[in-house]
Amino acid sequence: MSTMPAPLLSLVDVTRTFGGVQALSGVSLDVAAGRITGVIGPNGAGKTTLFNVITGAYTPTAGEIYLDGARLTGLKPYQIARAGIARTFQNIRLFSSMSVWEHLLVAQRHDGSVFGRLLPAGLARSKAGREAEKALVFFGLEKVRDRPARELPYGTQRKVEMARALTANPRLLLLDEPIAGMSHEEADELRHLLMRLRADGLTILLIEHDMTFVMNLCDRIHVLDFGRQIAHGTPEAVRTDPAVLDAYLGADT
Ligand SMILES: Nc1ncnc2c1ncn2[C@@H]1O[C@H](COP(=O)(O)OP(=O)(O)OP(=O)(O)O)[C@@H](O)[C@H]1O
Repeated sequence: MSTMPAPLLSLVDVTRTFGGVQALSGVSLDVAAGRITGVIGPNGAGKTTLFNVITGAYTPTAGEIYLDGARLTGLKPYQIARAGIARTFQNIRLFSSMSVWEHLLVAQRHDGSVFGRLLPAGLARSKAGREAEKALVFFGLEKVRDRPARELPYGTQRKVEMARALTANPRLLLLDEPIAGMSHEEADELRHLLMRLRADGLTILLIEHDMTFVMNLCDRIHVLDFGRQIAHGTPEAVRTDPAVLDAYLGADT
């Protein structure tokens, strides 16, 4: 893939400090539309902070973030979600007593839009039901549909989180360590599901520690170290980049 499509998401010179710590330091990157982009880096490199500034959980100390040319910087998390960015978390966030099916229904915007309010309740519900059904089938969760999500194996819980994020019909899906806790088989199955989502046009930005997974899936990879971007490019280019090899030497990842 030599030419990349126009960016859906752009970060321009984004910095985020916490007291004296530069969690992100002048990071500029583009996330191409319809592609899978990976973010890697040793522990504490700033990966989660990157997601947190994109979703509005943290405001950048400096710099700008754009989604399809529209400025996101300074918007509230719910506004950014509404603009079309959905995410999953490194630590699974599911509700203890809710079933898989309920998780998929509640994630959807019962939004304050005039049209939403004007729709008859049954119609609104059936649209949410259809989205939930699609996500359920796509992730192969039909059999556990009515089980409390927290009782399911870790790998399945991760799928529930991704299915939930997708019911919001995002333009950009952010995945924070999507295969953490998954078996090799589950990870490989997920890799294929993410490739199908890409083929369907979804744009994905993911953080992942598993190098084989990242290298086999991502179209482009950005490498952070101590809050700075030290390399970016194709998996092949990044794999052999001396700065990347240096950053990982002695790191525990
Ligand atoms: N809310 C916060 N308050 C203070 N410091 C923070 C906060 N969030 C992140 N940091 C600091 O910013 C730096 C980057 O952290 P971040 O969690 O983004 O790294 P990471 O690459 O996601 O690490 P890991 O792979 O371990 O999850 C770290 O030094 C961290 O301690």
